[in-house]
Amino acid sequence: MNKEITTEILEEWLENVRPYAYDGQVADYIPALSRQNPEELAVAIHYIDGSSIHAGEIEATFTLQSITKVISLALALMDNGEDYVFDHVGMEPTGDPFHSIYRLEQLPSKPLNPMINAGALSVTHMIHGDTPDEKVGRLLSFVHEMTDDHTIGYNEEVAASEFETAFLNRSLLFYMKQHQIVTGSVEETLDAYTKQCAIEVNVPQLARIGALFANEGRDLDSGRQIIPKHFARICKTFMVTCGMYDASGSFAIKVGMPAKSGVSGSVVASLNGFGGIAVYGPSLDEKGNSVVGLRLLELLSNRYDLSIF
Ligand SMILES: NC(=O)CC[C@H](N)C(=O)O
Repeated sequence: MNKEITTEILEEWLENVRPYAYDGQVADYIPALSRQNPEELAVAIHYIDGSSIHAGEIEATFTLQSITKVISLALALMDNGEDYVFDHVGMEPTGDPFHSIYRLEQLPSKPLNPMINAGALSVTHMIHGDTPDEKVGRLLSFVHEMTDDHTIGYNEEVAASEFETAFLNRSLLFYMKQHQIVTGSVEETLDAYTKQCAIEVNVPQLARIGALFANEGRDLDSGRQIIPKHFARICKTFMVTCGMYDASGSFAIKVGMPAKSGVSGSVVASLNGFGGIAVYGPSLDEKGNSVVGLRLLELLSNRYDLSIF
């Protein structure tokens, strides 16, 4: 395990990448996200031995957005098993933007992977629970187990703001309903999905989630298997192939870490034998990834030889 990285180094590097925050823009297609402060930056590393370091505005909370796609996939796999899940959602990267509807029209009409919105919506639909709130409650309990922190909830304002404006995600759901990939109420699945995306954390909590995946699904303190090893591996593989949307290829070359980003400007990376790294910087590039997050992970990867490849 590479533990040469110190708090001082993280602080210094955060200052070095800070100017890049002005190269991007905060997401505004979800109205509540447009109020995020692009100057808020934070980074945390949680090692698999349980120790952690961090720098920046670590108290700042943000919604996980697409990062929850990895968490909901793990729970859907545990609820339904691998065969059922992959009967409904594929395993291939798309190279398209995360909200694209284009590939759904091509046969087979199931979403290509669980990291694009269509796939993630179908995964949320698969999570056991009779009502949206039951599904979200189960997801939150799962996050509580992963972080050993029962205070984590979802941001109601962000969830409502997305629910009111999620016309494209509604279209994806209606299309999938036509093809029996999802059944039942589109509004209820969208309700669960938008609340899931609005789960709110800070970087130390997110880094711990990354570390749990890096620890092959085992709790960092007790060693208890929270996610079966095989399912944790499936999630990390999707992080490599599709975790950074249609920038996953260049990210693999430049950074080389299994990672997942969200439009709130958060990124989590998960490195076997090392731990989890979480970065928050809400200013996004044109693909929807945190500009500062990418820069910082690239610096860390190059300096400390962290690429898995
Ligand atoms: N890329 C993302 O983080 C997208 C998540 C967001 N809730 C959406 O569905 O549009």
